[in-house]
Amino acid sequence: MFIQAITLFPEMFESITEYGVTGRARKQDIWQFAAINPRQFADNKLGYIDDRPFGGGVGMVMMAEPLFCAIQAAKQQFSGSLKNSRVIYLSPQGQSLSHKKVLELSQLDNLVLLCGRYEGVDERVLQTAVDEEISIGDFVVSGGELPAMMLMDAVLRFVPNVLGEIASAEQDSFADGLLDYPHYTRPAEFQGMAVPDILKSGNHALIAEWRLEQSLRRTLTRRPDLLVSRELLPQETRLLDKIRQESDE
Ligand SMILES: NC(=O)c1ccc(NCc2ccccc2)nc1
Repeated sequence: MFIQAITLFPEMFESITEYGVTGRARKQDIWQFAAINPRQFADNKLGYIDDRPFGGGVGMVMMAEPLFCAIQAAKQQFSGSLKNSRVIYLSPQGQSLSHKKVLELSQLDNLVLLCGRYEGVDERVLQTAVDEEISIGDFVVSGGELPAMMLMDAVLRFVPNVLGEIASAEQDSFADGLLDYPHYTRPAEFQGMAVPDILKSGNHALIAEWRLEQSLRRTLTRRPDLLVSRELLPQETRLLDKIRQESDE
């Protein structure tokens, strides 16, 4: 997968291209990255890429021309099949990013992420050169770069070989629509708190059931909304009934 970010701050992306599992995978050429700075497409000597908003109001707006040229430049770099590509604008006005959308994006050959700053970008860029607007949550941060990196990290976990066979994204909590179970490691006792005995039993069937019960219990108490739209397996229904009976007592 070839990911390009259109951004005024290319160096910010080093946190995902140089570190962690995503950094290692990029260094192994499992995925590729390039940043394009729209400032290089500003047609004035001073490199202006933002201007005051028509209609007045606070702040500045990113101008259409430099961004449009940057997106065109990104498209010329596409590898693989041009069809299998998407230009995405990160903004609070976008469609909320979901696990389903992450999976869909992980199948693409090329991804271009437009990162806005200031009050946003000229609407005509969105109308002519952007395929989708995506939000990573109902809050505003000072630029689209961090949301872009959040999206990249979530997507890259589903690109084959990024995580390697040990830890697979399919086992992530949201992969099966439930919250994750609690995790423990050595020492067996910490500040007087022991590790649940079941986890030291070596009985993998019971451990799996305990973990599923913990995931269901957490999901029921912290995010019951996730259970509304999720199909339950017979074992899950049985465990949920057991959990509900406990809380009714
Ligand atoms: N919730 C998000 O995904 C998100 C995306 C970008 C962003 N800040 C940049 C920006 C601000 C206003 C208009 C357009 C872009 N903040 C939050």
